[in-house]
Amino acid sequence: MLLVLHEAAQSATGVQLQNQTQNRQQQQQFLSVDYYKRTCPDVEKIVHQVMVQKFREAPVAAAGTLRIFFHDCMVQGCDASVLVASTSHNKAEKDFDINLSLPGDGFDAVMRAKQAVENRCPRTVSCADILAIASRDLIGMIGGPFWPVKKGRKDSYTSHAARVPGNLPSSKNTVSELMHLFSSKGFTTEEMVALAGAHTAGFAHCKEFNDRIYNWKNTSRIDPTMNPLYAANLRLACPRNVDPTIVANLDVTTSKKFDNVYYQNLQKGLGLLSTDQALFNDPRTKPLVNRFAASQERFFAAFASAMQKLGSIGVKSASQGNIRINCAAFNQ
Ligand code: HEM
Ligand SMILES: [Ca+2]
Ligand SMILES: [Ca+2]
Repeated sequence: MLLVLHEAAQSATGVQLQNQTQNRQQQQQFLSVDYYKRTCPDVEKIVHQVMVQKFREAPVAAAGTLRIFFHDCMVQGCDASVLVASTSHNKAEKDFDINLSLPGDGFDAVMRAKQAVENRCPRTVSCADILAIASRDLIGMIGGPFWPVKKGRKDSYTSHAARVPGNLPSSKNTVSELMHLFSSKGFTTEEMVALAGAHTAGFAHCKEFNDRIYNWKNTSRIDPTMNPLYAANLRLACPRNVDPTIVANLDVTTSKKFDNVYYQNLQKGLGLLSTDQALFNDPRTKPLVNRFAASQERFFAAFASAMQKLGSIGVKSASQGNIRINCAAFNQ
């Protein structure tokens, strides 16, 4: 009787959150920083070398790879499901609408690192782990913080475009929707705001923010939370009916540098996506934006810790996944 009462007293979300915390703790148990100590001791060095080379050729790979990692972990966990190519029998995650803009340079960075690792330690290191290391290294190259990457993730046996919807944020979301999504993955509001700081680098296609500069709330006005001069410049960069490949920097001030300027921009109405700007305009997230805008140190600490949490979502054990030889295809 007591037990029944106790259970009834717990809200459904409370129970869910508790289960998620337990799952994550279990998942983290088999991840460790020195997972490949005996089987591939140089894995981090090998991946790093490839990233140095890739970054030299294509610095845009830094932001691109981070976004791929985020999109991997949010859908079915950090299991390299996002790297799988579609076949005639299966439409993979990569070909779901929101993932079509994931950049080729990010995928190429991971594929090249995987090749280099396979040459030294065949069939040993998962694509999911390589993606986690690559993202961390590239962020470092554009000035971001360092964090230790725990390893031991297995690669997924599945990747379905139909599993993507509902698991990734969209530039059309409200702050409440974002908070709901991120908390469903185990993140606090502070962690969500810290992760959104990833938009300190990289770019977005015009269609992601065009309604803010041409058609705010279906009027012909400009989003009033946007700095008017910034809006005017964005109109020049993104004319109506523009070539769909045109992009604008997510951080209008320092798009090539991983820093806290993203948050300082939000304070001035210089957020590109409506979701970025909304973090400053919503009273639940505004104090966090102000905190990170005031201290890059606090932003870096929060970002590094949230990235480690991101890297532990839905991690698969040996019975739930394997080591893919080619990250883009399941083993035969
Ligand atoms: C808070 C909710 C978020 C929303 C609504 C969102 C949405 C978007 C959108 C629409 C783009 C532009 C894509 C394009 O047009 O090509 C983008 C780019 C990007 N996002 Fe997010 N994102 C969010 C959170 C995150 C998080 C948590 C991370 C990583 C930790 C992240 C990393 C990136 C990066 C690095 C880019 C630039 C990619 C590039 O330059 O190739 N985003 N995001
Ligand atoms: Ca995944
Ligand atoms: Ca920046």
